[in-house]
Amino acid sequence: MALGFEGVTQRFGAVTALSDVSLTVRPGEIVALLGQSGCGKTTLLRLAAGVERPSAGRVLLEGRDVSDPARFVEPEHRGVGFVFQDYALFPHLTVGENVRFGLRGQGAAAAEATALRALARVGLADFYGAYPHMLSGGEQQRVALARAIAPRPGVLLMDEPFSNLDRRLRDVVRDETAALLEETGATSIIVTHDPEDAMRIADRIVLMRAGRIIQVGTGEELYRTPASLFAARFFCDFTEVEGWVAGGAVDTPLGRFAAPDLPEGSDAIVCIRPHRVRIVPKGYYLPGRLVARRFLGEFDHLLVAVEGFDRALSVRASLSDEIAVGDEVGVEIPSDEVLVFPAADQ
Ligand SMILES: Nc1ncnc2c1ncn2[C@@H]1O[C@H](COP(=O)(O)OP(=O)(O)OP(=O)(O)O)[C@@H](O)[C@H]1O
Repeated sequence: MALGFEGVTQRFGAVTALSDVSLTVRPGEIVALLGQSGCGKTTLLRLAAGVERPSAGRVLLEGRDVSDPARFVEPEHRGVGFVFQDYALFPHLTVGENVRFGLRGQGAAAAEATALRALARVGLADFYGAYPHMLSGGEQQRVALARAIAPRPGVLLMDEPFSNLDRRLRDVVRDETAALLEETGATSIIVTHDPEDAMRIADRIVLMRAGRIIQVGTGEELYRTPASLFAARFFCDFTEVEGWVAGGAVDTPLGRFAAPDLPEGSDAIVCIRPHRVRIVPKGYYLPGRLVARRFLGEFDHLLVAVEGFDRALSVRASLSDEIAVGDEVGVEIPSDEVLVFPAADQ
C-alpha cells in the first residue's frame, strides 16, 4: 500500500513539529525516519496512523486523501499496524489474547489460527497461553510485532521498536524484523535515532531535522554523500578540522584538501573518517605521535597527535604490537576520502 505525505505541517500551539513535509513511501518499501529527539519523527508516524490530524497538508493511502477533515479516515479503518517502543502489550491478557486483540473482526476459531500463525512466524507459538510478564524484553517485542502483522496491515508503523533491547538482542530482533517485513510485504516506516538500525533495516532513510526532511536516500547514499555537515555527523564519528579555502582547496593543519565548490576565502570543515586514516612508519606523510591505543577486537582505536593540530586525530586501525603509546609514526590521510563542508553549514 502506497503511503504519502503532501506538504504536511503540524503545529501544537506555538510548537511547529513538522513544516511542509512531503514524502512518498512505495508499496512494500521499508523507510526509516531518522533524526534527533524532537525532530518530528513520531508526529509523522501518528499522522500516518490517523491518531493526529495535520494542521495543513494531506496524508494519502493508495493515493486517497485520508486526512481530509470532511472525509477523515479513522485509525481503525486505515489498515495500519503499529508497534511501540514499550511494546504496549496488555499485561492482563495472555500472549494469544494480545495478538487476537487486532483480530476482533474474525470468528474465534479463525482468530486463534491467525494468532498462532503470526506467533509461529516470530518463533513464539509455544507462548500462546503465557502472560507478558513471563517473557523477556526481546520476546515481548516479538509478540508486539506478531500482534501488528496478524491482521495483515497494508502499512506497518514502528516507533523505536528496538530501543528497549540490549545490544546483542537488538541485532537479532532487528534482523528478524527485517526478514519478516520483507516476507509480509507491508509498507513500513520505522522511527529511530540510531543510524545503524536505519541502515540495516531500511530501503531508504529519511533524515529529519527540526520538523523538516533534510535528505532522503539509501544508507549508502547518506553515508557516502551526506548533503550537509549535520547529515554527515549522523553517520560517522569524524575528526573535524577547520580550515579556509584558497585556490580551490582547504588549507588545514593536516594538509590541503580539494574543495572546488566552496567560495574562495570562506571557512570550511574537513571531516576525516577514523578508519580511513593510515598509520605508516615514521618519516612518511605527516609526523605524528601515538598518544592512546585501545584494543577493540577487530581493530584498535587510536589517538594520534599531529604537529600543528591542537586535538588528537581519531584513528581505527589494526596496529602492529611493536608500536607503543609515545612512539612517533607517520600519518596518511587519503585526500579523496575526506568530506568537506562550508563551516556555516552546521
Ligand atoms: N501533543 C503534543 N503537544 C505539544 N507538543 C507536541 C505534541 N506532540 C509532539 N510535540 C512536540 O513536537 C515536536 C516533535 O515531537 P516528536 O515526538 O514528533 O519528535 P520525535 O522526533 O519523535 O522525538 P523523540 O525521538 O524524542 O520521540 C517536539 O518539540 C514535541 O515536544
